[in-house]
Amino acid sequence: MTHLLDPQEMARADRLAMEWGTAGITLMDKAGAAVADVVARRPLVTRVTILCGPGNNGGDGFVAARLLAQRGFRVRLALLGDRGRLTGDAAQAAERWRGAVEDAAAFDPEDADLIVDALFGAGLTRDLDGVARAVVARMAASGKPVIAVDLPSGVDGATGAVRGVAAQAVETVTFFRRKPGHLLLPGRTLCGKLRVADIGIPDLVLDEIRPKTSANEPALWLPAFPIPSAGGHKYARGHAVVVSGGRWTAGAARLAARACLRAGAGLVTVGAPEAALPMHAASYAALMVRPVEEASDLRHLLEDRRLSAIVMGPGLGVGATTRDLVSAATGAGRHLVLDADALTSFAGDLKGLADVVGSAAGTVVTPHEGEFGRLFGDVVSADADKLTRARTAAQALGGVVVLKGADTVVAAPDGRAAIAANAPPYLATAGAGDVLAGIICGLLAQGMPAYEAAAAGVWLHGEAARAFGPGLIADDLPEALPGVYRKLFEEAGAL
Ligand SMILES: NC(=O)C1=CN([C@@H]2O[C@H](COP(=O)(O)OP(=O)(O)OC[C@H]3O[C@@H](n4cnc5c(N)ncnc54)[C@H](O)[C@@H]3O)[C@@H](O)[C@H]2O)[C@@H](O)CC1
Ligand SMILES: Nc1ncnc2c1ncn2[C@@H]1O[C@H](COP(=O)(O)OP(=O)(O)O)[C@@H](O)[C@H]1O
Ligand SMILES: [K+]
Repeated sequence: MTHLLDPQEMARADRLAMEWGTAGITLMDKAGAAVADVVARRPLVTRVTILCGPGNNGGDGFVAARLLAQRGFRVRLALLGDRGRLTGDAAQAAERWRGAVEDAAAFDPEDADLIVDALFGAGLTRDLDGVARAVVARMAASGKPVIAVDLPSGVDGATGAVRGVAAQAVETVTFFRRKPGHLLLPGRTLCGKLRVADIGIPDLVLDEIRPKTSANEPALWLPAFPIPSAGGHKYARGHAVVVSGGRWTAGAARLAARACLRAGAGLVTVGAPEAALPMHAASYAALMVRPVEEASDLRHLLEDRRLSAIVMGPGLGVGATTRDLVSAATGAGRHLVLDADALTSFAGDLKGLADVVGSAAGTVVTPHEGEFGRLFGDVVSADADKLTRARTAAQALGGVVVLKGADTVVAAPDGRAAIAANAPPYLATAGAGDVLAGIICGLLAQGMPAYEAAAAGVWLHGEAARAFGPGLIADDLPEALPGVYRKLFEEAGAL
């Protein structure tokens, strides 16, 4: 159930269901019934105004209107556009509505306890303007609870962007599967509580559509997750290396190293300049420390082929030394996590980075928006949506891209992408990114493939923040991981 369908894929799911024998009006009846059920469960509602658009989203609204009127609600229905121009299933649904059809242009929100927003869904093709925009703006300003059908009208289902205007919903009812716009911001916020209704589309349509976008949830990556087994030993759980900056910036590597251990790496070695070694040696007894000042030191350390996953960038410094360290870390069988200064050191030189990481077994880069712009600005349009930007970047790099933020997107070069919706706002705190890089490295060290490790890392990071709660600082995140693991392993039946 982690698949997300963009509007074209959803239209294809509808078409396939119909080709395989389910009438369109049957799908619409179930969609409208699901909306009516959600409205009927709201407290203190007797007067419902349903705003219907000119397409099938409006058709769902007509069905919901009929069912709610049958259940005793006082329903007013207002249509945007001309009733005579309704076609197909929507025209059929409108015919069965026996009440008045008012003009949406003149709708007065004051008469309603609740508004159903059935103006536009998957068929939104351009920014709202004119009467449509005015109607949505009036609904948005009314302060009345809004139940959105499929999507808050004006939210783009593929991107989560607001096209012109959209009204905040208290609940949104979508059909069959969620859409990227339900998880990407600001769409996610505007949806309120999201419900997914089964309208009779068979799951088998997904075998035809083969969607490549997913919600970042355990079902996506749990089959590849390195749950420790009875026969395991610490070498089977991998040996990770964290490359540290100097004495005054070593805290970032320390956070990454702690996260790497807590994520389950069997051994973690910190490679640090002499001046920072005592601090690392004293920080956690479980860590090993080795002197690494420059690329030749790292090459020497990595002669031990068991050191298979390396994280670098946090607190490392920007410049030629860091670039050389990145080059020294690549090689057959190596897994790399590059963050922060390791990315900024390649600003404006994506090709240079792509050439360097081309030889690694799996590379994950974890830029925030600023680092992303510096690295991918030449190949990715800043105007494109977050999913497209992350995907384009992953292809250009030949590695997995984690584009961070409140709706972090993980994208692989083959087009797969996952959107996370579990990160709380208080995760935005100094050093949180260092912890994320460390968690991903810890998972790579245990043999998890790069895309799955990146996605799992992002999800675990968000869950750890939620488990700790408000007041969180980055140091708390690794310490919250064991609780998250306990729950995850219990749910997977492994504890
Ligand atoms: N049989 C099906 O295909 C089903 C569709 N369903 C519903 O149908 C919806 C999709 O229906 P449609 O594809 O008809 O699309 P919509 O009903 O979302 O919108 C399409 C209509 O809006 C107009 N429009 C688009 N952008 C506009 C803008 N910016 N300003 C003014 N008018 C604009 C289009 O010209 C068209 O008339 C889904 O969101 C869902 O609610 C459900 O009933 C389930 C079954
Ligand atoms: N508004 C937000 N809500 C939830 N998570 C956020 C938000 N803003 C940022 N984050 C997350 O916080 C972390 C910050 O990382 P980063 O920007 O690298 O900071 P730092 O360099 O201080 O560690 C990332 O995992 C990012 O996805
Ligand atoms: K809608």
